[in-house]
Order: sequence, then structure tokens, then C-alpha cells
Amino acid sequence: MTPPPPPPAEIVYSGEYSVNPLGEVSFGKLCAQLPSVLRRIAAMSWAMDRRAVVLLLACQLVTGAAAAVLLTATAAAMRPILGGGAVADRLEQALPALLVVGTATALTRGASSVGMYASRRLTPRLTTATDTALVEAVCRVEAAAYAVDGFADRQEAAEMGVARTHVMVTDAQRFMSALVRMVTATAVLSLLNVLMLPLLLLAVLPAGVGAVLTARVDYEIHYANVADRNVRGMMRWWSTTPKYGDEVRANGMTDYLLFWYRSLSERVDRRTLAGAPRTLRIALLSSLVGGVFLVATWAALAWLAGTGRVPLAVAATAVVAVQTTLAALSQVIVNGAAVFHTSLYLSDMQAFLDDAEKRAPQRRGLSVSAPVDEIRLEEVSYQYPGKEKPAVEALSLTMRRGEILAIVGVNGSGKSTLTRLITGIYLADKGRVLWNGSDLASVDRTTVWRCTGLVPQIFAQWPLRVRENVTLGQPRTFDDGPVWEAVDAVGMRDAVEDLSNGLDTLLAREVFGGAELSGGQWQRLACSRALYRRPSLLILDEPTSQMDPRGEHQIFEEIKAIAADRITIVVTHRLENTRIADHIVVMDGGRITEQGCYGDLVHAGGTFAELLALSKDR
Ligand SMILES: Nc1ncnc2c1ncn2[C@@H]1O[C@H](COP(=O)(O)OP(=O)(O)OP(=O)(O)O)[C@@H](O)[C@H]1O
Repeated sequence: MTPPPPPPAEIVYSGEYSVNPLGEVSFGKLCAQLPSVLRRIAAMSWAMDRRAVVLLLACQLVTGAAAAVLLTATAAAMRPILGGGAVADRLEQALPALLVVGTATALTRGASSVGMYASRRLTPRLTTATDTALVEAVCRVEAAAYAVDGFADRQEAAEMGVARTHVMVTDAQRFMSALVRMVTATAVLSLLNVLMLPLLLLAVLPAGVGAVLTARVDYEIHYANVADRNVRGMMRWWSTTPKYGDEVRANGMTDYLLFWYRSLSERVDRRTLAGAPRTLRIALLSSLVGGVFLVATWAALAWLAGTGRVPLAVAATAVVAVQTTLAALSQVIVNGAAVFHTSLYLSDMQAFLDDAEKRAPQRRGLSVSAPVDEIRLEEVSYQYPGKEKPAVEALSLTMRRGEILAIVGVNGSGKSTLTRLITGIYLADKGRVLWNGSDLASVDRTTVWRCTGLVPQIFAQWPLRVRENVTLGQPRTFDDGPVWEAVDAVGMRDAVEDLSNGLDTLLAREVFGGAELSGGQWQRLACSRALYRRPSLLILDEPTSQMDPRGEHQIFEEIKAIAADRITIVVTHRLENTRIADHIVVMDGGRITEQGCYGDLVHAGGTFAELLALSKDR
């Protein structure tokens, strides 16, 4: 029997993202945040739909006023009903007050329905706004943030804030309307008898404390599960996407992946279940304490009525007032706890957005524009967060317009990192990258990227139409002429014309009617995307690794043909392809160890010559 596979690794955090906000801030402080959370919800809602907010507020006012009228009218109706005389007379006397009771009830119901409508108008747009803000924040951070441990997990935690936005308005609205009802009911009740109030408060307070404590437990569990949920979500996509279906099936990975997925889910469940006894204890204790005070409240009312301290009619109204206040108080507590609960996730979302804002580019001031005549690197170093050695170290290099530069070197020698530094995707830790003499550290990055075209080693296969797969990033024309030009340049015309809808064919097999390309065809399309941009700096990182010799030949011919107008950089392990380069640099351990033209390096007896010999010795 095969031994069971090892379970997924448990992720233990350390560093700046390892602190649970609940562990850091006191309970009182978090409760004190409630008004600011409500204010934030109100401000977001106001910016979104003023009419809906006004409608919501009007409904709260109507609810409050109706609750006060309801209780006072009930008291007015009780007096004749519980007084002396014939039943018909007593009812007749009570009729006006009863009509008011009916009207107030109808108003309350009406206001609640309209309030619901207003919150339904707000919620979807608020959710979309926060969701979009999150996606935008992630898209806009400096690329280096992705390499920071825990950044993706914080993003996962922030997603929960977006999800909670869905209930945020409803929670806040219910809380506010319960608050209004409670205040009015309390006022009426204290008019009837002051003694009842503290007793009532004591009766519902334990439920409130219980609800908040439960919210804390839920949040703690949620917090502990963030990393596993993040990994599980990732693995879910990797295991089920048809893109990797061949690898998963033919390598017999399915069982292990399912085991893995189940193990992660069980781990999440175990943490959640471990919280259940705690929440049960909280619920039982708060019910017990609350129950004791509730009994005391009713006993006090009975005692007041029994001893004649309050007239029977007033006592009857007090019963209604107590019920109303109790219900409103419970609602305040329950919805207050819900707002508190939501605020924890919203805080995570806000913290992430603030962090992303800090990680957004600070490079402003200068701009660069085509043509780019020279790119110069001066003693440039870059070290990934958490790594012990720099990926690129003290590297100097100059590239001029019209030149083709080839970068070669063993795996992990820093070639891709160097291309990221040249394009300004990463900023150098030390040294300078100068475009036409301007330091990228102070150049608006969008102006840089307007001049670049990059085919990365791992390129995207966009689930878009063929046309967008070529023009994405620079949809500069409605004319298909330049698109076909870029398609022709990579020899894809026949393949595109064979598709059911030509340039309009959707390249996503997962979507109804979508088509799929071969690996090499996808790579040709990625090349055409970069060529379509006609960039001042063209970088191709292993651009032909999946192509047949004809495709590879065509791409390199095209690179040569258009080289005069731009700086071209080719990263490749197929050293024969470096013949087209004017200059070749060989990298090792983040440094340039050899450089020169093809002819020189072949006879230099260094790494280049060794790697070339090895590639021929097969
Ligand atoms: N996003 C990243 N986060 C942390 N370390 C990274 C990251 N990308 C690369 N590295 C590390 O930086 C070093 C250089 O990597 P780089 O991708 O630049 O090498 P390369 O020469 O392009 O390799 P290959 O030939 O395999 O493509 C490696 O040690 C790698 O582990």
C-alpha cells in the first residue's frame, strides 16, 4: 500500500503582517471605532447615491417618530379600555387612540420597506466601488510589493472586507433604526416609571457583550485561516483550470491535489470548530445573566402594579413599552455587534488599501518620450525581499538606439531581473538606470512603459479576442491594418484566418464558443503584441522557446528588420540566436562576467564558449 502523501505545509507568519489587529488594539478601542465606521459607511454611501441616503435617513426619522407615537397612543388607548363602564363605550373612547396606533404601525412598516429599498439601491454599487478600489490598488502597487511576504494574504483578508460591504449598509441601517426606536421607547418608558430602565438595560446588556465576544471569536478564526484560505483558493484554480488539465491528469496528480484540497479545508474547519465551544459558553452565560435580569424586570413590574404603585392602565402600557424597548435594545445590540464585526473586516480592507497606497509609485516629476537614444545602467544592484544575495549586483551597461543586445547566462543568474530593472518594473536598490539621461527613480513610470514592449518568459494567454490579444495595452486604432501587420510579422495570418471568427475569435476555450491555440501560436501572439506597440525598447525574454524553427527564424528576421529604430534586448538560452546581436553580455550570480560580440566570445574560452559547446554536444 502506498503511504499517504504529506499534508500541505502550515504557514506560520512573522514580520509586519503577522499581528492580528484584535491582539493589538483593546476591545474598548475597537468599540469606540463604531462611530467612525458608521461615518465611513455614510460618507461612502453619500458619494454613491445621495437620494438613497436621504431616503434612508427619512425612514429612520419616521421609524423613531412612529415608535414614540405608537407607545403614547397605546397608553392613551389603555386608560379607557382598562377603565370602568360598558365595553362599547370604552372601545368608542379608545377608538381615536387605536386609529393612531394603526397609522403609526403602518408608517413603521412602510418606512422599513422603503428603507430596505434604499439600502438595496446602495449596496450593489458600494460593493462594486470597494471591489474595484481593491483591484485597482493591487494593479497600481510597485511590482516589488508582490515579492513581500504576506502581501497576498493581506489582500485575501481585504477581500473579506469587500464581501462584508454587501451587508454593511443593511447592518448600519438596522443598527440606526433600532437605535432610534430604542431611544423613543426608552423615553416613553422612563415617563411611565424610571425604575424600569436600568433593569431593562441589564436584561439586554449581557446579550450585547455576548454578541461582540462572539464576533471577536469569529474574527480570530477568520484571521487564523487567512493563509490557508489564500493557498486553497489558489490551488482550487490551478487544479481545476483546463490550462493545466493535461499535466494534472497525465502525471496522476488528481488524487493528491484532492487530498491536499481536502486537508486544507479540514484544517480550516478544525479551527472553525474549535471556536464553537467558546461561542457556546459565551451564548449560555450571556443568556443566563440576561434571563435573570429579565425575570427581575417583570417581577418589578408585577410588584409595582400589585402594590398599587402604578395604576393598571399604566402598568399595561408599561408591558408594551418594556416589550418594545426590549426588542429595540436587542436589535441595537445585535446589529451593533454586526456593525462591529463588519468593521473588523472593513479595517482589514482599509489597512490593505492604505498599505497599497504607500506601496504605490512615488516616482513623479520627469517623463521620457520616444525616441529613446540611450539607456545606461550605473552600478545597479537589486535584492529581492527576504533574499540573502542580490539578484543583480553592481552592474553597469550602456545600450544605444539601433543596437541589439543579447543577455545570456545560466538559470538564476539574474537575466530576467535585469530586464525588470531596465524597464523600471523594479527600481534599483543601489545605482541608477538612466533613460536618455533621466533617472528612472524620478520618472513617471507610465511614460516609460509607453515606450516599452516586453515578451516575458511566462507570458499571459489572455481570455480575450485575437484582436485584443494583439492590441491589449495599446488599442490605438480601429483599423485592423496594423493588427494584421503584427500578425503577419509572426507568421500567424493563416492560423488566425482558420479560426471561426478571424480576429474576432475569443481565445478562451472555457467560454462558450471560445477557441484555443497551440503553445507556439500563443507565443507568436505574445510577440506580435510587443511588435504592435512599435516600442522604443523591445525586450524579448526567451521569445521562441515554444516555436518551430520556421517561426523562430521569422521572429529573429523581424527583430533584425526593425532594429534600427529601437533598442532591442533578447534574453536567450539558444546561444546560436545571439549571432544577430551587436553586443552580448554573459551573466553569472547577478554580475556580467563576459561581454563582446559573438565572434569574440566563441573564441574567448569562457562561459559563453562552454555553454555553446554543450548545446552542440548532444
Ligand atoms: N519574484 C521573485 N522574488 C524573489 N526572488 C526572485 C524573484 N524572481 C527571481 N528571484 C531570484 O532572483 C534570482 C535571479 O532570478 P532571475 O529570474 O532574474 O534569473 P534568470 O537568469 O532570468 O533565470 P532563468 O534563466 O531561469 O530564467 C534567482 O535566485 C531567483 O531565485
